[in-house]
Amino acid sequence: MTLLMLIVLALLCYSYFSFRFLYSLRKVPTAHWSSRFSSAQILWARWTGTELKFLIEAHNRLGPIVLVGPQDLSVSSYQDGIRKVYDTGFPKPAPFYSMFNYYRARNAFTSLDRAEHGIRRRRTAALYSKSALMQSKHLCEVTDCIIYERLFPRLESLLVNCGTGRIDGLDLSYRICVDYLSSFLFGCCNSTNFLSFLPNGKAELKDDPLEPWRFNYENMSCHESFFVQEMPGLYKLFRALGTNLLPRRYSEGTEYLENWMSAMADKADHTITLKPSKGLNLEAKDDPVVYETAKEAVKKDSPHLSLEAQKMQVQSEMFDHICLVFGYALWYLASHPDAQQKIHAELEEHKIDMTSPIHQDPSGIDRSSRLDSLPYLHAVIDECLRMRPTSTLLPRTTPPDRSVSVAGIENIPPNTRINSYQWFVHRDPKKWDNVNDWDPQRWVSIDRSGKKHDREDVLWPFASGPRMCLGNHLTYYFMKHVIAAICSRFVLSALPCDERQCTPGSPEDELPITLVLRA
Ligand code: HEM
Repeated sequence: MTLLMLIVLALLCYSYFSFRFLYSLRKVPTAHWSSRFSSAQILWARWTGTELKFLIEAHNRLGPIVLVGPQDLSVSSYQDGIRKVYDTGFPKPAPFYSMFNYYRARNAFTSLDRAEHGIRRRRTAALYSKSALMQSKHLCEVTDCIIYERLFPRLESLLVNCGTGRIDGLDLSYRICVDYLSSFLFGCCNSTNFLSFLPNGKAELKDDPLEPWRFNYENMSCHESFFVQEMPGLYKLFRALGTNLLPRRYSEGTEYLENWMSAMADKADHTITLKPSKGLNLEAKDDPVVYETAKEAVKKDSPHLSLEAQKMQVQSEMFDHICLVFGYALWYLASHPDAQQKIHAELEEHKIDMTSPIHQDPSGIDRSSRLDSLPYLHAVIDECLRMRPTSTLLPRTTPPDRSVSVAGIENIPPNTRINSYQWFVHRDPKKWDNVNDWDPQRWVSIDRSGKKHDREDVLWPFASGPRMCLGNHLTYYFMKHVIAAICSRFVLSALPCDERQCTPGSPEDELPITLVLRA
């Protein structure tokens, strides 16, 4: 009898709260007729990788906020939607936060609360600030090493050996980005050296160190990670029953990358022991500054963490973001010879020589800040970020302790999931002219005076608020130097390919490019 009463009471409570929920979200149009009662449609779209397409169509039809599941919203307007959700720091759902990060490797369900996240972010945030990057001798030397000791020799050798100078933009992008970022984090002498591998008589394609890295890296973002992110309850249930919905290649990929990071960290530990204070003169490019800073900070504020956990203070997502964006940047430039010519002319006009390393150019002392002030180069990068931002979900939930209003809807209940895509802001024809044309000139001629808080045509590739990308200034620094260097030495041309054959940002895209030496 007591059990029956408890069941009835539970059902009454459930109906009451469900009703309150449905009632407060009743004004939000539904993306699909079933969305008010079931998440089946959106889960199917997420599983099949068609969510972005489905939501673009739903927003076009229904406006800036749509219900995609009983407790799941999508917003597309910037000022009264995205800014409210992201800038004010709505929390991120637990499985999303931890799936691909190395803060706590191997524990997919651990979430960081806001305070803990803040502590971790602050450990290295100062090193990524614009002023720190601009003044960093370490970064300047790393940049020179990557461009002049690895990239240029690779491209020149490709021209000599292969004649045609044919490259895949995405492959080159992986090589540059992973070498560059691992050098920045652990020092050049401890980094990967994917750029220097060239198949020749002795070294065959199968010896290419990038191949196993990419294979394992891509396995980590396998299709089945959907279960951990979207259906954590089901995933846990299957685990309890002895079945892992994640394939073996996921754990193998994770293990591979953890060992890879760990090996670089071990080498960096050794380098730290050789630093000048210990008697050896270390070149700035070899100094594992970021790793050492993170390590010291962890020692101080989390002495309970194992050394292994301390080593995992490096995120992997950044490789994904920057590699894809940079790959497309090369592709867009190759498709627009006029843009390459304008960059070259801008460099010449400002007398910035990018054909040789900084120590060979006495006037190049402040090269980074001079490069940073070039409007057309900046516009090229803005336009690449507008056209090809990442296409990953950026989910948040409304605060657990209060209702909120977003995109004109009042009283959205606590713990409601809300998501947006950069694509909604960057590719909305109501916000931009010729939205699908790659046109850096739009950033040069845009008039942004006095309208900051009304504009919908903003650039939002790095998200915003307390969880905004830490690497945004590094991305500009990196892209400006590498693009300027490539345009001053080579001319790129795009070979025909169906660039939209894959979902946006898919690593399966092939971006074939040829290059010749600039006359
Ligand atoms: C084109 C390049 C990049 C793009 C488009 C990009 C984009 C993003 C986005 C959208 C987020 C927010 C994710 C979310 O809130 O769910 C993020 C977070 C992050 N990014 Fe990037 N990123 C790029 C490059 C980098 C680089 C080069 C680094 C570092 C070396 C980096 C480090 C991070 C970190 C540490 C976070 C997590 C911040 C936090 O949770 O506090 N990113 N990135």
